[in-house]
Amino acid sequence: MMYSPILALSFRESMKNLGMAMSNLGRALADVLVQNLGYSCGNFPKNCDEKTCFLRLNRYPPCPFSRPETGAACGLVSHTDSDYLTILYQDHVGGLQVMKDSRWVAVRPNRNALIVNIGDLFQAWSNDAYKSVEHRVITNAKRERYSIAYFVCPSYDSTIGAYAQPSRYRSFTFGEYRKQVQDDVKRTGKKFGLSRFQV
Ligand SMILES: O=C(O)CCC(=O)C(=O)O
Ligand SMILES: [Fe+2]
Repeated sequence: MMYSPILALSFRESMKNLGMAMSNLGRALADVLVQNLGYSCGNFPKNCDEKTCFLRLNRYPPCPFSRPETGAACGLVSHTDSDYLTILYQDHVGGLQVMKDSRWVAVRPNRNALIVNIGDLFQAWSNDAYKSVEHRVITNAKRERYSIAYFVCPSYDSTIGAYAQPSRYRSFTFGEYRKQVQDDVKRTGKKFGLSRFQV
């Protein structure tokens, strides 16, 4: 496709608006989840804003070797998100699966719905009251797939403490967490996530 400055400008504007809408939604959802634990909204960590949260646009090309029954081939391997919350939009193709009761369950595509996943930081903050969901994406044999994910994250120097004591996790910064995850993946090919920070 030829580069068009007009298109690029409207894309930038759309992404900016989407980011802002997602940011407001993320805050509202976090408030509901915090209140559900019997706490007032002000208790949710503050350092999450438009400078620290981000959008990711995912494209999954078709893969003729795709076998959803067996989990082959993964467009995105099984993982949990290293954030507080993820707000996700998937297109009509499908392929997102979440782990429920030790089984992979397909998330039916719905163009009018957003999917909200708890991430590792909310699990730590809530002392395991909320669980970070394991998920993966299976590619489609014939069709390409798109998704948009908005990650609610704090700044790297933010301390992730539990809302109530005693905490099941030692206190750590988001930067420390990211680094540990990256080091583990580089060394072993696996993410150990919160298990590294359990007390
Ligand atoms: O593409 C999807 O549906 C999921 C994306 C995802 O899990 C991620 O970007 O972390
Ligand atoms: Fe994810």
